[in-house]
Amino acid sequence: MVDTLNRLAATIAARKGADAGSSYTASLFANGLPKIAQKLGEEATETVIAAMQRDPKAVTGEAADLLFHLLVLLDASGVPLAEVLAELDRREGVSGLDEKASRTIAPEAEAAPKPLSAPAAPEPAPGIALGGPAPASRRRIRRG
Ligand SMILES: N=c1c2ncn([C@@H]3O[C@H](COP(=O)(O)OP(=O)(O)OP(=O)(O)O)[C@@H](O)[C@H]3O)c2ncn1[C@@H]1O[C@H](COP(=O)(O)O)[C@@H](O)[C@H]1O
Repeated sequence: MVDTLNRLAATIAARKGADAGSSYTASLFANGLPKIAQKLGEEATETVIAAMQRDPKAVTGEAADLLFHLLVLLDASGVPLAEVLAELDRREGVSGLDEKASRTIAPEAEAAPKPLSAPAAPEPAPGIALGGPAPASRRRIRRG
């Protein structure tokens, strides 16, 4: 699997500068990153549809299209496939549920008392709701 993806990534890198009239890969690069991203989204949608239609053969074909277009997007984004594979290796053995739970700050940290020197927050005027984003301590920490 990895060998196949590496070979395909190398083919894509070799074809991207080819004549767009004779290479589908080159035509994708010629149309730019937005079009590549759009095609990847279409292939993802087609894969989902095939799965929902309980059509394994169609899923196979659409998943192959999806992987091909993902590799094109990685190249167009300057991200080597090796980096994605290394990220997967790094995650190996880490439960997705545990990792997700670790993204949120523990409730006890949120409830910690404020330092005495902190200036008191002004009282909101009656009937006026405070807007704006949630405090940083309440926001989820996103990866990379
Ligand atoms: N693996 C692939 C591969 N998978 C899918 N595709 C193409 O991806 C396109 C996706 O098909 P769709 O029906 O979704 O899109 P479409 O209807 O053709 O296009 P739209 O008008 O809908 O945008 C088709 O043209 C497929 O042929 C691929 N094109 C190329 N490769 C590899 O890339 C190599 C180089 O190809 P060229 O760059 O074309 O020489 C090939 O030898 C293959 O190894």
